[in-house]
Amino acid sequence: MKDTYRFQVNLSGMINILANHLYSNPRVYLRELLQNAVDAVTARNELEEGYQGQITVELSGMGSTATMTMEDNGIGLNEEEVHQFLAMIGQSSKRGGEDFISRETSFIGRFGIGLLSCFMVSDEIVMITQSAKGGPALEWRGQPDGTYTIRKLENALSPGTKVYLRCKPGSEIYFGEQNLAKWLYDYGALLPYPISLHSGSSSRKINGTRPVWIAYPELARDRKEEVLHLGEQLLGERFHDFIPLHTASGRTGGIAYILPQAVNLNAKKTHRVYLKHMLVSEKAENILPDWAFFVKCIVWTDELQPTASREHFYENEKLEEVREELGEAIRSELMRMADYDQSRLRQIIGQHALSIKALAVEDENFYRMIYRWLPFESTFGRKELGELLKERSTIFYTLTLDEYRQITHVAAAQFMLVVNGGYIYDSELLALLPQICPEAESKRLQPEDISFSFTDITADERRQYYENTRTADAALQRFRCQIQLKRFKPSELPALYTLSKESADLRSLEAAKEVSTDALSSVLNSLGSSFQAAAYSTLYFNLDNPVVARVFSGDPAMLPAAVEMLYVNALMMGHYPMSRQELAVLNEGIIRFIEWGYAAGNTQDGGNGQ
Ligand SMILES: Nc1ncnc2c1ncn2[C@@H]1O[C@H](COP(=O)(O)OP(=O)(O)OP(=O)(O)O)[C@@H](O)[C@H]1O
Repeated sequence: MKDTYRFQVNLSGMINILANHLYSNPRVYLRELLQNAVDAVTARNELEEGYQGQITVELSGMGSTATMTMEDNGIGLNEEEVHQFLAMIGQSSKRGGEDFISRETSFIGRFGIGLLSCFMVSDEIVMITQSAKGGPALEWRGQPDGTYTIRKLENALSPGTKVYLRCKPGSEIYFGEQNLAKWLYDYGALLPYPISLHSGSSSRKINGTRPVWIAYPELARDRKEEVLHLGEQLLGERFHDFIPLHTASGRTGGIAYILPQAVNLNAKKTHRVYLKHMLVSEKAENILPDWAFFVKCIVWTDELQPTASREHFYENEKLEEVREELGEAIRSELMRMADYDQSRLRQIIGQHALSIKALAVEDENFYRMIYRWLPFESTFGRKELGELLKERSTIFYTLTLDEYRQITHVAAAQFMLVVNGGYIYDSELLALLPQICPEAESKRLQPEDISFSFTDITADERRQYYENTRTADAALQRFRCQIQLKRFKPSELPALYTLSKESADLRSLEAAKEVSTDALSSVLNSLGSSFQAAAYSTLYFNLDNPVVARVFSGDPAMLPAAVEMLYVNALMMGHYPMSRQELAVLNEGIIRFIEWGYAAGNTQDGGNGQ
């Protein structure tokens, strides 16, 4: 014989789980109560069309004696419903069928656990309710130990429900008048029913009339001040510009406020999302595409599915669709600006170039529309791409910031336009440029390419400097660097160090070897030997530079040391990390030149004294 038993729920354990693992903050009890009140009015509306809902919150007493009540004139509950919905955890009147996650209703609640959140701030939940379908008024008292009582009241009341909560020790802040006013506004600012808060002799309306543009976001364009004001109220920040958002179905809408200052790519996105007009999430991250980090949005929707904590949405196809459509609304507004409102677009790009570039990399059509205004750092200064293309139809760009630094002086002195492609998205965008603008060409420039513009020395000069050039070459042999004597601008630059791709790889290998273990070193060694043959760097000496001219025509005994010093100097100018050997050259060289300087000074002093 088998015995069948029923699961028992340990309610206080369950409350513990909700408080610690589901809800982010005890103040959500207010959201759950408000949401139940709204749902109750919605249900009543289904019985009596056009019914005017109303929600009243009252606060009495202070600190640990505070009691708050929330009253609605919604559908109420009869005795059977109280047993079924209030007392059965996980049972909700707001859904039906098995597949309750995807089933749509006009209600916000669906899980049948929200009311339990009140136990986070109160040791008892008292509910007085009168069903609109008739029957006696009831008083229900629920305790966190899982027991409850029901009492029939003698007189019938007008339909609706009033919930009483008495502050439990330690929860005083959740019953403070200012806090209640603020949180009720946070959660309920966009609700279609009036909410009021009464405390002692003070009474205040929490939400005003709902703006028409909530239903028709396009109308927001003609009510700029009102929209900016709401943004300030809800997001706590004064904005100057915004883009209305809506999806084709009209079931999700919103306002994307343009952030007044540039933001970090990884900054937390804090969009506010309202589900059926109630605040669900203050930090929804996945409601907009990743590139849209230059806006902060309020979004209202009735088509997304909240999780049980109601603080996030299910990452499902619908959410993906909504995210794409909202992104499209922003994108098409920017494209519209490119045609009709260029100064506004320029201002946005000026402040949020990174975000706009992120979108341009993803979307060629968008890039085509707005490329003219994208700013880049170049040897002609920080300029918009359109301006740069007026100067030169071929844009040379470097792949990294280091490469740019290495050649920027020389390129600038030769009036060569080189764009720094080292910042995020820039080289990708420049590589794509010919695709979106056929008149333009773009070419990746490597430091060694720049030497093509240098002037050769004459045959006479070659003969004249032959011996010294060989000595200098020999001095740099151990660094696998060969030298070339040229003339180039700027003449203040004595030497330019350039690396072929192979020697760049070898340099990084050697740097890695200096800090690696023995085992790794042997792997790196064998790798290194395959590069060695091709890996030669070049140090171009500038004969237009007076110091270089002097070094090459001066005392051959001092030449190797001077060449080595110019070599390490060129490395530093090019922001190359230096090996231990090169640092040693620098240190020894400084000491040696100081000694020589003093020795030369002494000789002069001696000469003067005689
Ligand atoms: N103010 C109210 N008026 C009428 N019925 C109510 C009210 N508050 C709660 N109820 C009833 O109690 C049930 C349980 O409420 P609870 O808040 O725990 O869950 P829910 O709103 O159904 O779902 P969720 O957990 O998603 O909030 C509701 O389904 C509803 O039937």
